[in-house]
Amino acid sequence: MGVLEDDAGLSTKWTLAILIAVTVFIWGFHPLKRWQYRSFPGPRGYWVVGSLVDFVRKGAHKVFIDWNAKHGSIYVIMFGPRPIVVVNEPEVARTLLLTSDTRMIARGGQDLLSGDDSAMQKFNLAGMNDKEKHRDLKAAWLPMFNSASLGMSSELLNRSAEHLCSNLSRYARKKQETNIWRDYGRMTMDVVGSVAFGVDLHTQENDGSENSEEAEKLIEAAATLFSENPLARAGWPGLVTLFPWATPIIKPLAQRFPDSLSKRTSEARNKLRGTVKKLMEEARASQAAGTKAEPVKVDVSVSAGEQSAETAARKPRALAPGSFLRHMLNSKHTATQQPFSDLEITAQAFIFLLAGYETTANTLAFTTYCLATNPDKAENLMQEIDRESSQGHVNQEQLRHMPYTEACVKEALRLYPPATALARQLTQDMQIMGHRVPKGTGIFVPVMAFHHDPKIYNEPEAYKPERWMEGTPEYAADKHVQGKWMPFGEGTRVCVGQRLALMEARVALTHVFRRFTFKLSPGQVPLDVSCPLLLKPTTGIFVTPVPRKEE
Ligand code: HEM
Repeated sequence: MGVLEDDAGLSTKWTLAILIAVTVFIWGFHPLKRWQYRSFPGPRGYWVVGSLVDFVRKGAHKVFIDWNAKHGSIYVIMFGPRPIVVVNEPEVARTLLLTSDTRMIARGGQDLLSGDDSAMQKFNLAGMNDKEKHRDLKAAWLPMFNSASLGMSSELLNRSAEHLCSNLSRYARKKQETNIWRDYGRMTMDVVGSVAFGVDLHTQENDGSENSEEAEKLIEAAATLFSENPLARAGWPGLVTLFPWATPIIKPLAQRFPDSLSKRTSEARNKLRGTVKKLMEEARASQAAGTKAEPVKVDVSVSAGEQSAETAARKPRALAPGSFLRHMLNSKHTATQQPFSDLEITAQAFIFLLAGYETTANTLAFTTYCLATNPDKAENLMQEIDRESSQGHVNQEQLRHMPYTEACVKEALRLYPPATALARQLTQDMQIMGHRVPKGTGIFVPVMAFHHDPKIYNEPEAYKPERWMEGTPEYAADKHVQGKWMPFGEGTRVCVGQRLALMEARVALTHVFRRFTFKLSPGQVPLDVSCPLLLKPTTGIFVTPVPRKEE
């Protein structure tokens, strides 16, 4: 009797264990979600993780090109348990972007933020997902990028570009290699300092002084936030992505026992937030005192033997009259006419610093690489520069007469868009290309794949600035469909800094290619790129600047 009862108990336990194992196994394929999106084709994906593994392993710059070829115009991928629809048709994608205004929140990293970090994220223009508040914020940002404001910024952009050239000329004199990606990074951070905060952040000095060491730390912190995809390693963000329902348990654990990447990014965020807050406090204090906010003045005395252009570039700066911080301090909410709070302004300044730094540096580095590998195109560019702006500061009017310079940047942004895909989240059910897509679904628009599509671009892998100039055979050879070029996104969430970025890039290229050509170091072709968050040269772009004329 006793033996029989034991046997029955044992087999019940086994049955239960097998049942649980089978349920967990089936659950790992997310059958309900897959059923809901059954009309869509898409990669099969792995157990629990779905398509995340391929996304992280191949990188967002490559994986969509592969998936698009296999699954066609619209398909679904599984980010763990989360279905995301990929709209692989430029015109349809553009229409969708024009009507949908909510950015998809990347669960992993953002769900784990708390305190000031979380506030910075939620209140900044890019992270704000409340429709009304986003409109209000964007209305406050936009005047910073109209022609009049850009005209004021132009002077600062020219000075930063001159400073970059003085650094490049030092390498040129020594016939020394440099990682031009980092040089451009120092320049774009310099621009953020002057345009956003009206101060000299000293990021281009690189002379071992206290200021320059502090500046290096700032750059390092900004670079850290772009350096790794948090989903690429086994850590807390990955767990939240795979098991979002467990966030309330995971979050306190992640805070108590942070993994190494979380530690580094948290330190980086602290550094950046600290800098932004300090600048904000200084600006607020000087506003309260009724004085102009003064730049952080530090003696940047010129070392003996430097040239006069360098001397001009290294003088302490006057405060930019139209700096973003001052503009925001004077802005008001449209509906209530209340001024923005310190937290709101700090969050905007924080995202300006991040968004304005790496994107533009990568764009300039990629453009320089494209020109160094296509000397005939570099020659065309230099002819235009020599004709339209051979010396001094380049202004908006001159830039208007430099279509080839603009085309060089546009074409580099086509081949290497820093943001390789755009993300949205539907706030209502939608019908897309014959499929019903439920409210709440995440959407990816694979911009980089559009930019390399041979059905749109003739010889898509070739660098041809002429394809952006009407009347040329290269322009005629491409197909002209809306949405085929979207490095800055589209619709209400389009990049607010687009005009500044394009102007900054053209000003920098004008100064740089007026004075130098570039010899690529061995091993640079083909360029090794990766896409942890933004598309970037994996380690950099190594070149030796060669002066065009005797310096
Ligand atoms: C070449 C340089 C740049 C590129 C390629 C770039 C690209 C982008 C892209 C793709 C988006 C998302 C658009 C969308 O979802 O439709 C974006 C948004 C944004 N960018 Fe840029 N960006 C650049 C420079 C800048 C600069 C200099 C700033 C600084 C002012 C900036 C500030 C922002 C902000 C605040 C947003 C969020 C806009 C919103 O949600 O309304 N960007 N950018």
